[in-house]
Amino acid sequence: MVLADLTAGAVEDAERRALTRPMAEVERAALARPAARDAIAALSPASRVKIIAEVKRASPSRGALAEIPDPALQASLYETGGASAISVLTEERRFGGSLADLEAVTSRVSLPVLRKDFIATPYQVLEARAAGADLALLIVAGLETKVLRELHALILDLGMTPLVETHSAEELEVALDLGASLIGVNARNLSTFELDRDLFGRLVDRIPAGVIKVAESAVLAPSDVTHYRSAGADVVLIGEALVTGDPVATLQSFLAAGDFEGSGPDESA
Ligand SMILES: O=C(O)c1ccccc1NCC(=O)[C@H](O)[C@H](O)COP(=O)(O)O
Repeated sequence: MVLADLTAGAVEDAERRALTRPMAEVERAALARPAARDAIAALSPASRVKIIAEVKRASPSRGALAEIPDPALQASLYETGGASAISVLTEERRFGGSLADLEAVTSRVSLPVLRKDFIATPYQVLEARAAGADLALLIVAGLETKVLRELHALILDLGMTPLVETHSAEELEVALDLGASLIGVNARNLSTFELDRDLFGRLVDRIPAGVIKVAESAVLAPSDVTHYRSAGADVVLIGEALVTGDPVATLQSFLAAGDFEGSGPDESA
């Protein structure tokens, strides 16, 4: 299974890093950081759609996407274009990312920054905070519930925000049981890589008011943002389209596409 392989590789890489940078040292660095930026405030439902813009060099499904020699510059262009948060893919083997990318981005932008990786250990969470991340991704499909709970609690203890990613009604139940405040529905099947832009719309009614709803993946055109926003997305997470096109112009066109009459949060929900 692709997700299991990606997670095993990410954990192995973290274990290698831990040989030269032990857990206690990373924890000290994490605790010495200034407080995390408030991602819930930045992403809370508003009269316009919000975008998490991703720094993504490559992916298992699409291969090489963009070189991105200066990830901090890419992120600052996202900030200029109107993004509400930045996602940095730090997985090394298939996405070509790194913790150095994350650190470069967090020190350049003032927006909340997500560590997007296959996080399965406390060490990886501490690394994220030590690099200045404000959010960390937890993928329900990749984690046993006990581990998910522990990591979710640790992320909150560190003052960060967990983005809990789901792909089905069952996974959504797990995320809601955790008390997650920020829940993503990823259109990309992580085993087959098939994209299902309607998955978000089929699941969204199960997410209660008060939880921020994030539609992840498969936005290639402004109409895809309109589609997610019409279905009830508060936030859309976008990678490929932003790294392969002009980041500022693309973001602006996507934000405009999500800004239509009646697109605001449903007060009756
Ligand atoms: O992007 C992939 O191929 C992929 C494969 C396996 C696990 C995760 C993968 N991507 C991570 C993401 O969730 C996306 O980078 C993110 O949602 C943005 O998607 P997109 O806008 O479609 O690039």
